[in-house]
Amino acid sequence: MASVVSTASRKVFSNATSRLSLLTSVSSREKSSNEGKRRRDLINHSRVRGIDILRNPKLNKGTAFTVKERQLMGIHGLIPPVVRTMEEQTVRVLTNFRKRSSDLDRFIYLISLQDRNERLFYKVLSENVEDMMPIVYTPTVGQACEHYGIVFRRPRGLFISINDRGHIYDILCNWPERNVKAIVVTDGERILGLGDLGVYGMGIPVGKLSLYTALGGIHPAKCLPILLDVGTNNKKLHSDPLYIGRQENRVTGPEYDDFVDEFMHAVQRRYGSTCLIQFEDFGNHNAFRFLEKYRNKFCTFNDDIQGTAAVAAAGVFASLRITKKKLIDNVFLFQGAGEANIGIAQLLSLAMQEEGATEAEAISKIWMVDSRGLLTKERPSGGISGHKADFAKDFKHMNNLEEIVEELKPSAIIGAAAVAGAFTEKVIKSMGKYNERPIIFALSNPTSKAECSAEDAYTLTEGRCVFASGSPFPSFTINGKTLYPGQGNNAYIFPGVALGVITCGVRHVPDLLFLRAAQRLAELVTDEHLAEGRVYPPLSDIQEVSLNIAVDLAEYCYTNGLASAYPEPDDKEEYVKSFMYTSEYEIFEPETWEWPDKA
Ligand SMILES: O=C([O-])CC(=O)C(=O)O
Ligand SMILES: [Mg+2]
Repeated sequence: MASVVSTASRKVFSNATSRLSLLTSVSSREKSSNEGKRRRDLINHSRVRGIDILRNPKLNKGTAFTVKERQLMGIHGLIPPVVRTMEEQTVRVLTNFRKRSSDLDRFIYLISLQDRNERLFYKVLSENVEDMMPIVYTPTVGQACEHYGIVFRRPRGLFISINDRGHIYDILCNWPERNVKAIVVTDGERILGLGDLGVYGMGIPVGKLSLYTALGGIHPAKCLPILLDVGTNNKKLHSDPLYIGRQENRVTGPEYDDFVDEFMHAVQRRYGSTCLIQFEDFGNHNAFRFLEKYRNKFCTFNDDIQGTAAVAAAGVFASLRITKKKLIDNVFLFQGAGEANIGIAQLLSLAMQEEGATEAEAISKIWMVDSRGLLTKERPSGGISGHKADFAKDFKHMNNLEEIVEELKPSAIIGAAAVAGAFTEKVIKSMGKYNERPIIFALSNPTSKAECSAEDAYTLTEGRCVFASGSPFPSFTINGKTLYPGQGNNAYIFPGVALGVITCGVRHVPDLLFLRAAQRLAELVTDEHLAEGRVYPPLSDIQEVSLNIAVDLAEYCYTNGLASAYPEPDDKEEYVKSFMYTSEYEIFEPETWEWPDKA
C-alpha cells in the first residue's frame, strides 16, 4: 500500500513539477519579491527527491515536513511520524545547545545543525545573537580554529591550494552555487590574535559568512568561504598528524602574489565585477599590499583594516557624547601599529579632516606604539615603514607604555596588537588620573588576547572609563551601577556594509563608505545606552543596525555614483529588504498538488 502511495505521489509530483517549470519566466517585478524567489527555489529543488532531500541542509526541514510534503517528496517514513513546527524544533535546539558542557561543544553542535538544517540554524542564530554569536564567532571560533583538525567534520567552502595554480577558475566552477555575491577569503596567516593557523583558519571565513546571513540577511547561497592554502610557518602544524593542509612553509614572493592575483581574476570571471571579496586575517604586510593593489580594480575590502576601523571610530564618536569633547580635541594613543590600529588611525584622521582639520593637525593628535616603542622619526630601533611612517612624530624615543601614557596624557587609548594585559594597572590608572572620562578600548581578539578586562578598566578608574573590547565581556557593577562594556567588533559593520554594497551593485568600496557606516552606527547609540556605559547598540539589535547601515549606504551610493544596480529604487529600505533572506521554511506543496487517491 505504502509503495503504491509513493509511486502515485511521485507521478503527481513530476506532473506538478512540469507544470511548475512553465513558471520559469517570472516577471522582473516578481523576481524581486519573496513569492518569486520561493517559486524559483521550488523549481530548482524539485529535481531532488527522497532521502537526498533529508541529506540536503538547504532543503531539509526534519520533523517539520508536513504529511503532504513527505508523501509528495518520497520521504514518508524516513522521519518520525510527528510533525513539528519550527518553533518546537527551536526549543529542542536550544535545550541541546545549553546542555553541552563547553563552548567548543556548543560550536560543534551548531555547525552540525548548519550541516543538517540550514534554515533552522539561521533561525536560532538570528533569534539568539547574544548567546550564540560568541560561539560561532569570536571568541569560541578562535578555539575551534586552534583545534580544527579535531573539530573538522564536513568541509564547508572552497579550499584552494598553491598547487592548484592555473586551475583556480575550474575549482570555482566546482562550487554548486552560481550566483555568489560575497566571498570571505583568508590565507590563515594571522587568525584573530592567534597567529598563523594555516588551513585551520577556515573557521573564520565560515563564521564571518554565517554572520553575513544571520546579521545582514544575505542569502547563504550567495556566500562563499574560501581558504587559500600556501602552507604555514607554524612549525607545530608541520608535525600535527590531524592537520588538513600543506605541511610546508608558506610560499611567498612573486609565486604567492601571482596565486592571489589568479584567484582575484578567477572570481571576477566566474561571478562578475560586483561580487564582493572580503579579505580576512591575512598577515599584516599582505593585508595592506592587497588592499592597495585591488581596492580600485575589484569590489573588495579588508575587514581587519577597514571594518575594525569603522567599528572603533563609531565607538569613539559615541564616546564623545559622554566625554563632551570634539574629535580634534582628543589625543589618541594606539598600542600596536598593525592592520586594525593603522586602519582606525587613518579613519579617525579622515573624520577629523571632514570636520575641518588639516591632515597635519589630524595626524598630530594620533600617536602609535609598536613592538619597538613609540613611532618617532629618528627611532634608533628602526622598523618604521609604509603606513606607520605617516604617524611617526618628531619626539624623543620611548618604549615603555606606562611611561608613554604618563608623558603624552592621552584622552583615549586603543589596543589591537594581541598583547594580552598590555594595559597594566599603571596604564589604566594614569588614564584615570588625566581624564575625567578616559576612553579605553581593548580590541584584541579573542578574549584571551585582550589588553585588559572590562572589570580591570572599570575598577581601576572608579567606574569612570568608557570601555569597549573586541570580544565580549560580561557587564560589571560598580558603586551600585551596572555598566555594559561595548563589544567593538567589526560584526557591527561588515554585515551591513556588505548588504549595502551587494544590493546596490557597488564596484569599489571607498573608505568614505566605512566612515559613513561608522557615523550611522554611532547615531544608533541612544542616550539610554550611553548612560549604561554602552558605546554600541546592544547585540540583540545588531540585525536592525545592519539594515540601517545598508539602507544608509544605499542612499549614499546612489547619490554619489557608486551604485550600478539600475533603475534607482525610490524606497531604498524596501529595496534592500527585498533581497533579504528569511529563515522561515519553504513550503514544498505546489498549489496544484492533490492527494494521490483523488488524482
Ligand atoms: O573576527 C573578529 O572577531 C574580529 C576580527 O576580524 C579579528 O580579530 O581578526
Ligand atoms: Mg579578522
